[in-house]
Amino acid sequence: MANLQKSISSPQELLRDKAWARWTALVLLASAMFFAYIFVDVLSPLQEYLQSTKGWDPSAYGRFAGSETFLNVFVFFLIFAGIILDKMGVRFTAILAGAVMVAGGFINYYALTDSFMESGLKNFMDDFVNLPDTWWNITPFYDGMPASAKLSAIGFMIFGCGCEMSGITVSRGIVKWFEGKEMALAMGIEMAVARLGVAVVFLGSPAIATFRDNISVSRPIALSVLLLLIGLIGFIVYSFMDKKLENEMGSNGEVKDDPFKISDLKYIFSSKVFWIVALLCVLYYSAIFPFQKYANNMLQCNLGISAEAAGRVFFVFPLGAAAITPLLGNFLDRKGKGATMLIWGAILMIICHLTFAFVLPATRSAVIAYSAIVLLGISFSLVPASLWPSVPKLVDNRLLGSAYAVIFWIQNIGLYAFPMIIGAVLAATNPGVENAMDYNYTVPMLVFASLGGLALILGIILKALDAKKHYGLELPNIPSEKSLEAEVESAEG
Ligand SMILES: NCCCC[C@H](NC(=O)[C@@H](N)CC(=O)O)C(=O)O
Repeated sequence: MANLQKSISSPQELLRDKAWARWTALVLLASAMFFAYIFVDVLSPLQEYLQSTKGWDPSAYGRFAGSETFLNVFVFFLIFAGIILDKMGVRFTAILAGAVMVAGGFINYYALTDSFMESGLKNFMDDFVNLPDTWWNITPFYDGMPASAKLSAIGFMIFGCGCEMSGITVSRGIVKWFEGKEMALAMGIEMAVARLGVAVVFLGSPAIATFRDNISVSRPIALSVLLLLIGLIGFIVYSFMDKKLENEMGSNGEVKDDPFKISDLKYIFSSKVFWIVALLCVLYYSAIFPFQKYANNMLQCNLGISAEAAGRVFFVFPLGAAAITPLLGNFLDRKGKGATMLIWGAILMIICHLTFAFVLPATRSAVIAYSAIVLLGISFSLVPASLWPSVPKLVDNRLLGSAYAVIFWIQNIGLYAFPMIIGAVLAATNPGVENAMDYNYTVPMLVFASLGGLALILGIILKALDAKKHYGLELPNIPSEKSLEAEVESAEG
């Protein structure tokens, strides 16, 4: 079977045809994403300590948290990142992205140190961008925001550029090494490893911050900057493998594509199926990542439990998704059914958010909460495991970096807007509520469920379009022995 595949795809064995080589490439790429996702959430469980030691109120914390996507969305950094990726290739972009993450991470770390508090830069930051804290101020800064939060936001927005650039580069890199092989499994493993990073942080970050009862928010972030540095070294090591593969591909006559031109972006923007996938992505992810920011408090309010206890309930979400995503990736590689998986992912998400909206407040049952979280974890495996490996079936390889970047950019708009929209809806539907344990989350959860409803409609349209235009979304990534034999027979005439 392996020989048959080789005889069709390439006359000479390439580095990526060796299992050890392509899985080593994946380890290097996935480790960098693991460290990146650790950094993304390293401060998320420390909101209380940021308030008590650095004076960050919920407003300052919210602005800091939103800053990650700011440059990507409003300065179009992600679009430039896609163009850089298609023009300069995976290894250059990976190293650049890794270096940008380290630089942003270091600034974020410095902002939380005592040396910054005693520096002249702190005074400068106090005078820097002092717009009022109102709805029309979409910057991550406002008048009276602590200087440490302002500089942290600058660091986090720079980190966010590197992180999203890494995200698209890693996807492109996986396609390069795994196309025609275990591509969805590899993407599933990469995402599972990233989810583990989130799970690790929710347990590890508070433990490190309170080590020996000496509270320090800069301690966990220092450690995670160190991890980002290891991720950058991983990207550098990867680049040697990438170079070797590319040399082989060149000498083998495998890469004969026309070089990428910026004007080619019109092929992406004019593709109906691309827009369906991009909109499905923004709708689905807007009901997941922004939900993550409110999930703990929603569980507290509905179950009457502490933040720590709610965290332990929610912890099963990234963990479950990490366990299931590679299995579903493997299923997609061998059996296909990508569009169907997207539809089921949206259906499960609607059921879960409706449960949080109506059933949980009525029953206050921990069993129901756990069941819904587990179901949401399955949904969060079905959609990512099928969405990202489907993109190469819809877009020319040469445009793939830009295509991933445009999808990420559209997705980032949702990730920027929905935490704010949900916050506003929560405030509007709970007038006069002062205790953070007393919020009614029914309407915000209905907003998330509606996003799932729209994603479901797009999933159905996508499946119908696939049946009509034969994009292959329902087909496996690894060709079956039968189809290879048929191909050989037809090639032999
Ligand atoms: N190689 C990564 C594929 C995408 C994984 C996906 N991440 C995103 O969509 C990010 N843009 C999200 C973010 O901004 O944090 C995921 O499922 O995690």
